[in-house]
Amino acid sequence: MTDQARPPEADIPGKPTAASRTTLSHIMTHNDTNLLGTVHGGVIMKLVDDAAGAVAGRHSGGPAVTASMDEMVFLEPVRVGDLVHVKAQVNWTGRTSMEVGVRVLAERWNESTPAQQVGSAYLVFAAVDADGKPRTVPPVVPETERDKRRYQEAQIRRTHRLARRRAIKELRDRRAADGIED
Ligand SMILES: CC(=O)SCCNC(=O)CCNC(=O)[C@H](O)C(C)(C)COP(=O)(O)OP(=O)(O)OC[C@H]1O[C@@H](n2cnc3c(N)ncnc32)[C@H](O)[C@@H]1OP(=O)(O)O
Repeated sequence: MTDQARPPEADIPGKPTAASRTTLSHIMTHNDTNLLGTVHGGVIMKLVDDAAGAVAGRHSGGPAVTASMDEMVFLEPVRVGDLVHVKAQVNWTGRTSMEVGVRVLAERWNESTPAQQVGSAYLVFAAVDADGKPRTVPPVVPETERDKRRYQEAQIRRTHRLARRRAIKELRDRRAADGIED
């Protein structure tokens, strides 16, 4: 996982956030439930990955794979019959990776209330070539103030992901150098 600046040869035209923003909608059925009778978190995570993958593929103009999913939050249970909307957009782009932000909303089948947010997540996708090797992506161009805030917040998460990985690697290297096996 690298954090080098975008090289000049990768200077491909940017794409606005709105160009790839997507909503995936799905009605929950009895096949989606856990032992409590509410919708299984894994079913929601699959929808989140599907919507984020569609956005990443559309933004990067080709295949993209999930590198990580973090801060998956479940705010409220989802029930059978609920109409779930999964809204995804590219928040930030690096050289070959994209952070996709996803919000999950549910319209209750038996209430005429507005759709309620029931979850959210941030995923990092890497655009890949036919050999599965990372390829450069167009920079995302945030347009609205909300998109600009999301871009800045994604940069903070990126910095923390890199710092955490580096700190854990250093700890493991130190322990290995001290001959500690676990
Ligand atoms: C849609 C689907 O269901 S896909 C199926 C599930 N996903 C997969 O099978 C992916 C399996 N993993 C892979 O193929 C590889 O690990 C890859 C392509 C994700 C990364 O390949 P690497 O050889 O590690 O490449 P590299 O270190 O250059 O990383 C590529 C980019 O991904 C980012 N990245 C890699 N791993 C992570 C991670 N764990 N978290 C966040 N970002 C990551 C890097 O920072 C880099 O971004 P940048 O170019 O914008 O700086």
